[in-house]
Amino acid sequence: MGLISGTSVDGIDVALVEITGCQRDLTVEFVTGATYPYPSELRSQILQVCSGTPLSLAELAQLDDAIARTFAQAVMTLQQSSQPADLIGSHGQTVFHRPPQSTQLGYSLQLGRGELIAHLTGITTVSNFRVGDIAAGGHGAPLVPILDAYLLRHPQYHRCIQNIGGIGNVTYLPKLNSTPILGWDTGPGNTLLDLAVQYFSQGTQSYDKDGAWAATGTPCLPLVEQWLQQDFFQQPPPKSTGRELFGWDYWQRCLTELEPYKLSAADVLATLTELTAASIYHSYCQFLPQLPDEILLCGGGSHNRYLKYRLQTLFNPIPVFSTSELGLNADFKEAITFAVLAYWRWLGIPGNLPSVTGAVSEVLLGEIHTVFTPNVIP
Ligand SMILES: Nc1ncnc2c1ncn2[C@@H]1O[C@H](COP(=O)(O)OP(=O)(O)OP(=O)(O)O)[C@@H](O)[C@H]1O
Ligand SMILES: CC(=O)N[C@H]1[C@@H]2OC[C@@H](O2)[C@@H](O)[C@@H]1O[C@H](C)C(=O)O
Repeated sequence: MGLISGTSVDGIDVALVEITGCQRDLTVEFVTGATYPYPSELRSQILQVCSGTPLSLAELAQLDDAIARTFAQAVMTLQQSSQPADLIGSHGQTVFHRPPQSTQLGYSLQLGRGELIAHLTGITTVSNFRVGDIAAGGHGAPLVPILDAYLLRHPQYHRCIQNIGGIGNVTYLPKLNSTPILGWDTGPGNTLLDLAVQYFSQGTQSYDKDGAWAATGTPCLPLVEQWLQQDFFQQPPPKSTGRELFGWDYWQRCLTELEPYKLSAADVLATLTELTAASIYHSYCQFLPQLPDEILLCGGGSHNRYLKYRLQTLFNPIPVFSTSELGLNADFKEAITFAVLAYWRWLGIPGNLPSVTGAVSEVLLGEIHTVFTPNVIP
């Protein structure tokens, strides 16, 4: 079973999978999955911590345990209608991510401690996947590209797999036997859009369903061009980012910079959607050896029809479709990855892709928490 709550902090994705084989012969069958929203108070607390609100060490421990309990509850709820899992891989909730710099290792903190999930569910749990890669000088992100490499590589076509979650990230899969697999965070996915929707709807809506609101607006292209000049977009891979850069403070700066243009709410949403689409397009043009033959979308943003239309227009004539159309569930791919990474950790197989994260070598990812004192939630 794989578990994650991503940078949108919308809820816990749980995927139950059946795995056979190992690496080249790996097969992953998606059995079932569900997303369990966070209780609203816990979600607000996480979002506050992500935007820099200080908390004491006792409060940090309490938050870590509250998240672990919510994750464990998600496992137990899914298991009421499915067979029990042999192993859990839990990513947890990222609350802070600092990419490495020339003389400084990166730092990435995921809460929802694995030992408590193991204790509460009675199932061996692997957690804390990013630190192994970070210790080897890598970004510790993105980690999903290795699953894309085993499950989605094509013998004749160069493919890009584009996740559009809170943050966007790409995996470049050159056709078999050609140049290395690449991957990096492309910038904002839905974080800024979600913040804008909450602002304009006075908290009554949390996201722009299907992109319907943005689709009625017109993007302000000079602003998008201006925002794309930012260092992060110019920086070559390996690179990673998070809500620290594309979160609340960034949205507040957007509001200030939008002010002179006197745009409608729909125009602002179209402009932020364009930033996501254009940042993806420009990063492919800047950093890939060549544009791909196909682009496969995944993550919640793959359901945003207006965003998909903008990507199709920018990349025309390259086809843009969803990983679900190739049989890999676009909503649960991240959760599925952490189930596979846990399995590899259990078998002693490295889980990082140094050509993506920038680590100096392949390493084992994750810490294994066995069950000493089971206390299964009723
Ligand atoms: N039907 C839809 N139309 C438009 N946007 C959608 C739709 N469904 C989901 N989303 C967007 O997708 C977001 C959630 O995506 P997802 O669950 O992939 O993100 P995440 O996993 O939290 O982030 P990350 O991949 O950065 O860790 C929502 O916040 C929302 O903005
Ligand atoms: C530090 C962190 O949690 N990063 C996330 C985030 O969300 C998307 C993108 O930024 C990606 O790099 C990563 O998550 C996925 C699961 C990954 O590691 O591939």
